[in-house]
Amino acid sequence: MVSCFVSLRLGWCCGTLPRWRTNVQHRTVATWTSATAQWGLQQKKLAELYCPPVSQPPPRWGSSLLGKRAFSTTSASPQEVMLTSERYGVQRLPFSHLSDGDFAFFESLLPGRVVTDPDELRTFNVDWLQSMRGCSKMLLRPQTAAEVSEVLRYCNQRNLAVTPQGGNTGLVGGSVPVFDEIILSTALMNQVISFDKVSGILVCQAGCILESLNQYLAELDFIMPLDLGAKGSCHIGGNVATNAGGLRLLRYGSLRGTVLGLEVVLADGSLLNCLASLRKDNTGYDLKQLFIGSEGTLGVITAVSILCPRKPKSVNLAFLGCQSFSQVLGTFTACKGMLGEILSACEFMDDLCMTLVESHLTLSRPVTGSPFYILIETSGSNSAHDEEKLNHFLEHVMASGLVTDGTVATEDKKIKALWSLRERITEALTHDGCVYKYDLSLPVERLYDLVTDTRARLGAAAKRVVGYGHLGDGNLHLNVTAESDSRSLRDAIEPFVYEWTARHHGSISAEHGLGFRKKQHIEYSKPRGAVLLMQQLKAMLDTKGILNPYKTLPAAP
Ligand SMILES: O=C(O)CC[C@@H](O)C(=O)O
Ligand SMILES: [Zn+2]
Repeated sequence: MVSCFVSLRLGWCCGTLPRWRTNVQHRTVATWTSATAQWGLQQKKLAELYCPPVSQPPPRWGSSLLGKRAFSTTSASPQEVMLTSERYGVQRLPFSHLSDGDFAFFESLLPGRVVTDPDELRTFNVDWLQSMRGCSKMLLRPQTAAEVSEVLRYCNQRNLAVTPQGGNTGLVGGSVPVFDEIILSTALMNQVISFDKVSGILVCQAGCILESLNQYLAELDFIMPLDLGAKGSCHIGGNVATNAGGLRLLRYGSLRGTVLGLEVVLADGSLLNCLASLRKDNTGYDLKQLFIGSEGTLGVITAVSILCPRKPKSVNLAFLGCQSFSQVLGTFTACKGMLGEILSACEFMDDLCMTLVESHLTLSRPVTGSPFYILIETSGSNSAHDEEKLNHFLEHVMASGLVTDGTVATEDKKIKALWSLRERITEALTHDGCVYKYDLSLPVERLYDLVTDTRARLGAAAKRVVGYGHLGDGNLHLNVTAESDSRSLRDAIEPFVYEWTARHHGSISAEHGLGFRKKQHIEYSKPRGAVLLMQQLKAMLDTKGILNPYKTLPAAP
């Protein structure tokens, strides 16, 4: 068995797994690590968690350079991005316009925390993809739920629209205003309220940055149950509001399970305290679920109670090459069966994705020559046991021809370097031109057919059609790039992709939400009756419709 897999030319090994060391491909660790500095980290110390800078840095979905402007990833500067209202021909709803009296009120409520300078407002008005731009004239930076409550009570009385904003890393235009909505930033609500080492329950304010929380927990031997590429900028409140999925969902489940409680301010300013820290609570309706994934349209999340797992003692990450998507599926099936309880992530990406990270970000992949790559992570408490299991699995997939090449990392630095090949695809895509993004849930065995069909349909009209995603969750990220935005290309992609997805009983938004971009397409994934009920709930909780208008749901009939 072992000799068989050596002859199959194993890639280099980053770690200590014995058999995989018998590789023939010697790649120096220096070359590898220098090209793959981890991105998205703000490297914030806990001190900064409590004392953040006054002006929020631009959101990052992939910059490894501290201080680098996110907006340098494409050629447009924030002021050049076309106004959303013009691009999509949206009519402003009859909300009030800000008056001098409003400015005076907010200045007295939040002294020094009201931003009205047009230059400072620019980055908050534009989404991370730089394809949507609002024209808000005011950004508010409350520090407490009581302040959020005062803000919303006033806005509701005055009929002023509000867009809640966390790290502004969303990909569907949900966190930026469409017109002149007041931006309500959670950036200064960044306190850890409590952490219970026995239960693993963390209670924190909504503006805590995901990466900072993870660093805080790591010192206590715990981790966040959620991890995603935007971790260096995204806020936990935004993660919950969008029901973000990410890389650890396979192991720890969705936020609908790990979030135990929420504190939410409703549109009229009333404070809903459902910040329970209980694993079990069967008293009445589970109201927190209404706000998870509601994208700030039903209330503003101000604090989160979340169950955090122990930090695994042993982590291994395998990067494997497969010759076909059916081999990818075979490898996935094998890893679920053979790695069982230690399997913590299973991601796939096609060759084009790797070409993009190599050419645009100068990262290098450890193995080449395969049309598909899989990342399989194990996390456990006993390295000898985990390595033995992983070795058996690797022997099996190599011997059966499911995998033709691979490498394994066991050291933290090398694991991060390998992960960045996957995490930075989003960033690499923005360097490739105009990007059309689709985030689909599909039966896993049909996942890549959509990429193949889209590629065939678009032909030379697209620059690249790439597929990658959370294989273990049946979640495909289909991305199409083109030299420039074109109506005819968009029309060729939509509704084709949505119809294809609906035909296969999938979802047109697996984890990114609907925001502004996808809200008109909700009926591909939800029956009309369900959409109607959602609209009724929205009307009941936000009678004047001031919370994140123009998002998530199509206008009520
Ligand atoms: O950019 C995308 O399409 C996906 C972003 C994110 O959900 C990921 O999994 O990397
Ligand atoms: Zn994703």
